Amino acid sequence: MCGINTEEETKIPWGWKAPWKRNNTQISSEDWKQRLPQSIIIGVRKGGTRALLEMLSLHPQVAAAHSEVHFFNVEENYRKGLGWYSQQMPISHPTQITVEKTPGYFSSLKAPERIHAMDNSMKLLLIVRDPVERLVSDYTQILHNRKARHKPYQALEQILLRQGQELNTRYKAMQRSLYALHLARWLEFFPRSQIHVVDGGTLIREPLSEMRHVEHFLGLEPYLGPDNFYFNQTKGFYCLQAKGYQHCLDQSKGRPHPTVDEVLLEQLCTYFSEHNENFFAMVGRTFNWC
Ligand SMILES: Nc1ncnc2c1ncn2[C@@H]1O[C@H](COP(=O)(O)OS(=O)(=O)O)[C@@H](OP(=O)(O)O)[C@H]1O
Repeated sequence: MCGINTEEETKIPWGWKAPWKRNNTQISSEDWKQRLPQSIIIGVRKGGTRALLEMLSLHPQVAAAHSEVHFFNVEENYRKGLGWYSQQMPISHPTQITVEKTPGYFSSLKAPERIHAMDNSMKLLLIVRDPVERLVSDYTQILHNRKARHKPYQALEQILLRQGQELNTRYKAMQRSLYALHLARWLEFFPRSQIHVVDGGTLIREPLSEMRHVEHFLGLEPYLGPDNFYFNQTKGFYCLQAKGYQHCLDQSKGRPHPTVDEVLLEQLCTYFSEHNENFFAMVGRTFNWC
C-alpha cells in the first residue's frame, strides 16, 4: 500500500519543460552539464511538493529534476552511487542551482545522514500542510491507486478505527503526518538555518508570497511576480504562466477528497495536536492547523 509510491506524476513526462529557458544563445555549450543538486525538496508527501518545484522552476536560475529520484530513500538506487544520481539531474548552467524533489525523503530513516554525507551545505525545502488534511490527501491517493488496479479498498474510518474506537496510529499515512518526529532526525544532521519550511496552505492561497521566501532562502534574485500565477476556476488552484506559456498541475493534484466522519476528524485533530505543538517549537513558528 505504501512503499516508494512513485505515483502517476513520476511517469508523466514534463511536457512543459521550461520552454522560455531554451533560447539562451550567449552561454557556451560546454558550461551546460548535469550537476548534483544544491537544494532538495524533502517532503512532505502530499504537502504541495510538485507545486513548489514547478513554481521554483519558473525561475531562470533554477534547473529542476522533473521526476522524483528516490536516491537517498531506496537502497537499490542508493547503491548505484552518486554518478547515477547526477545523471538523473537536468542539464544546468553554473549560474543555476539544481533542485530535485522526493517527498519520501522526509520520513526516510537514512536520507538525512546520506544527504549530509553528500553535501553538508545542502539547502533543504520542507513544505508542510495541516497533518489531518495531508493524511486524507495521502489516503485519497492510495484509494485512487487501489481502485485503478482493481484492488480491494477500505474506507478511512475502517482503516483508522479498526480496533473499535482506538485510533490505528500505525497506519503509514498517519505516521507520515508526525512532522516533529521526522524533523528531529534531520536536525541531528542539519542546522535549522539550512531547512526552510514552506506553508503548503499559503502556497495554495497566495503562492507568490511563499515563493518570495523560497527565493530569498535559496539566494536567488527576486524574479517571480504576480504575472506568473493565475487562478484557474475549473482546477480550483493557481496555475503557472511565463512568457506566453500556461500550465496547471496534472489531475493527480487537487483530487476531490472523500467525506470523512466528523468524529474521526476530531479524534485526529486531538491526536496530532501535541505533535503539532512540538513541530511548532522546533521550527519557531505556528501554523493554523485544526
Ligand atoms: N497550484 C496547485 N495546483 C494543484 N495542487 C496544488 C497546488 N498547490 C498546492 N497543491 C496541493 O498539492 C497537493 C499534492 O502534493 P504533492 O505534490 O506534494 O503530492 S505528492 O506527494 O508529490 O504526491 C495537492 O493535494 P490534493 O488536493 O489532496 O490532491 C494540492 O492540494
